[in-house]
Amino acid sequence: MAGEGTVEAAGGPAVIAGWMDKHREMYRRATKHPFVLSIRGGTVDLSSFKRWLEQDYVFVRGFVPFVASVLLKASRESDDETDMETILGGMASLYEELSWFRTEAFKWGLPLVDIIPRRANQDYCGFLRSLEEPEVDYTTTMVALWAIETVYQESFSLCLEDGSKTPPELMETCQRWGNAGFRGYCDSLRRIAERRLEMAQAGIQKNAEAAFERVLELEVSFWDMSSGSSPL
Ligand SMILES: Cc1ncc(CO)c(N)n1
Repeated sequence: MAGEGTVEAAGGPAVIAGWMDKHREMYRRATKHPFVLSIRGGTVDLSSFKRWLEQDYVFVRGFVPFVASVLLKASRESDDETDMETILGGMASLYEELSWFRTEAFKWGLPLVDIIPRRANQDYCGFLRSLEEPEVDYTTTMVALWAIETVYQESFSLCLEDGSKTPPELMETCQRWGNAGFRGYCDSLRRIAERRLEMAQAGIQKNAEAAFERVLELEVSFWDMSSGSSPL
């Protein structure tokens, strides 16, 4: 897996690389969803895109308190004080992201008020809230944070590849998550998650793997909801 940032730990193969292999089918469904491929192919239904934009604004508003909870756990539980800066940098970008959503929605004629979260969005935000509980360990929440960001990074960078036919009016959206800086942020999150997993007990590794799988499922449902292939 050249270029994938795979590292061999002293005690055996890297944990995350092992999961990526084990859950590759689900990972593919989350990162190469038909909705994303329709953006890449230039055939995207714009009403689906607008639905995604509105719903994702609501999601990001729910995501901010989750990231804050990861920051709080980092400050209390991390063995490496630089984790805080990485997470804080992510939070700062989210501040800017919320205003980007409002500007982008305005361009599409969407008011972004009183948006009713659809079922898949409610489920996802509920999962995030469950991870905010103090009993959930830092390592598990870091894995979830890394997975959530990485699915978007991989998905939208596909739409920027050579040969993609992404409509010009969607390029800014794709660049938001597909750019090299965001890729670097995801790589940093992966390094933190991997470091924590390698020092974690088996029980924590199990919980973290379950969180990884759950994120992939929720991402697939979120894309399904956006493309209109799921009820409400
Ligand atoms: C559903 C979803 N997953 C991940 C991200 C990345 O921040 C997002 N904005 N929305």
